[in-house]
Amino acid sequence: MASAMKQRKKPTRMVLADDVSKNTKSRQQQRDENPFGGMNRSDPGPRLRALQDKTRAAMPAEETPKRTGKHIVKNKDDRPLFHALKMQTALASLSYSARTSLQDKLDKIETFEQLGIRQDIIDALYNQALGYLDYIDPTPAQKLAIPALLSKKGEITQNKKTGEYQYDKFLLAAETGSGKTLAYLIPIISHIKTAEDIEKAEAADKAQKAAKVNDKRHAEHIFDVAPPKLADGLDPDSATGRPRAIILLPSSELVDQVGKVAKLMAHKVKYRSASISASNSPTVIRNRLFNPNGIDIIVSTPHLISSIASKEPHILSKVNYIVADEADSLFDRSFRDITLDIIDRSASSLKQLILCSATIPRSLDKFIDNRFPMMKRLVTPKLHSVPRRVQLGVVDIDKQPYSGNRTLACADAIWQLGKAEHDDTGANHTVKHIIVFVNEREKAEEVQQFLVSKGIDAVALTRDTTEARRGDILDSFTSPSRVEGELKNAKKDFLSFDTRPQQDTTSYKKLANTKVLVTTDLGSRGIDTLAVRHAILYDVPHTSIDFIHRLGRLGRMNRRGRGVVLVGKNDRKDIVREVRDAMFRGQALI
Ligand SMILES: Nc1ncnc2c1ncn2[C@@H]1O[C@H](COP(=O)(O)OP(=O)(O)OP(=O)(O)O)[C@@H](O)[C@H]1O
Repeated sequence: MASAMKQRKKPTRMVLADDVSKNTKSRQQQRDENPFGGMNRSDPGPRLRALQDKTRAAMPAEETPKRTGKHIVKNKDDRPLFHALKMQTALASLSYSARTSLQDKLDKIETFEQLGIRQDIIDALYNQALGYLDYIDPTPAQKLAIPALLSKKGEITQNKKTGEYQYDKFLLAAETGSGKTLAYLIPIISHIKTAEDIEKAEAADKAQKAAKVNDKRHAEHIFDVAPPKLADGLDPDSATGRPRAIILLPSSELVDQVGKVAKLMAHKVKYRSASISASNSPTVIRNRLFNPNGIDIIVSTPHLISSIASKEPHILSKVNYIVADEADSLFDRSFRDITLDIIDRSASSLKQLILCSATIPRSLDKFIDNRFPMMKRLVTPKLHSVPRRVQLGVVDIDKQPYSGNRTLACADAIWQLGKAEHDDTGANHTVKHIIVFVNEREKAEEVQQFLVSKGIDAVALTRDTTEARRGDILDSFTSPSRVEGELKNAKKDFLSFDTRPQQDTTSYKKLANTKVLVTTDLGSRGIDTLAVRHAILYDVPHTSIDFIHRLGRLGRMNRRGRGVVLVGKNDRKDIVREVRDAMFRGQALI
């Protein structure tokens, strides 16, 4: 016992190596060679410095995380909340204190009548555009944008020094599904109608004066010479082929969607609107644009407008308003030059340029600062957040029974969603619409075919799908008439994401009452997927921007929605966790 205690108390001795004194390398050299040598140092040392320089040189200028713009406030509250997300494509950050004070102001507005809109337009809103709803109040995007766009009459002026035309410029940035289309359309219609009223009064006045002159001439028997005909036979005041407003969108599907809203409003307010895109035949395009009764609003893509304008430049001669909807797409590399060309060519008559977007990536932020420094930013408090009533579930594809088979996990999630009971047992069984988002277009077809083999009614929508087919496919996921019943019964929202173990799916041959759309980014931008309550993120999106747009197809206008993201061992689970945290707290993904 005594010897054991002794042994325990025996101090351990450190023995130095025999050659300890022989090390001739300096401390600095030893550090540089050590793999952990770069830690806790203010100077990275030559080896790491060279590596940093190399990385910086390889980074494109646009990605350099340099912050620009007056609106970016760098106080304590505005530090990025999410570290993993920050490492992805960053979104321009916005002050939280500014968001709160703006929210307070917007809360004081309750009705469309308070926004200074003409009564005939309010009637069209209640009876046509939103006629399917029992109770309508303006959204934050509308409360913010409508008075701002209405108050600016927009006088065309020219800078004496540079010769540049000056017009009012706005950026309307608001969360997905927040009614941005009506937020810019209502003021444009209002301006057009007001200008029409003024022109009518002026024309009546002119006609009255002309009649007086005629009467006088008649009385004095003066021979009246007919006015000379214009070379092209067109009256310079004619509205044929000379729209007052052009709404630009990046795809034919979005052109159709916005064109329908513009048409709905026109039933009541009486103005001429048309949508033209590559999905229309040349004859249809010509008939719509060159309607002898004139055209007030044209909705189209930049490529089509630009190609028509190259042959018929006068189509841009009377444009007072240009909207670039989905501005982050219209000012990315593939569209930027062509969009700017249309704006520049319309500048001599332009009164307002309105950029509209659900996200402001840094590249757009920087571009606006450089190209349109005087642009007024109308930014809603909830910008960059996922709609409040959308929940995000996570499925680990590495667990049993999937064993890393992502497509199998996807099919199983769809079966579970499709078979889930309605919350409201009294509701009629309505078809469930589910969107599956993949990162690569090649994958869309492959996933769709697998789903079909598992008894799921699935279609794929990518850039390879023909224009005509795209319209048909999207119709059942967007058409308000098909979901009218659901909208009327907003409280009888049937969504139930039943996480209890389901019956063995293999015993079902076909999954009834469920329609699935497998798509890429193409289906995530701007498409008003009113009929969709579930979205599956087959791949973890590359950026927070993609998260916002994809989950933004759900929860439109405060409706409930459920997203499911599939994660595997090679996916960034930290990013998914941060997105979920942000959604839970109702915060922006910045
Ligand atoms: N004030 C309102 N009250 C209720 N519903 C509205 C209101 N304004 C618009 N809506 C409806 O909300 C839906 C979404 O509108 P819209 O497509 O304009 O959203 P968005 O903000 O452009 O979305 P995204 O950013 O995804 O393109 C549409 O079906 C529209 O009819």
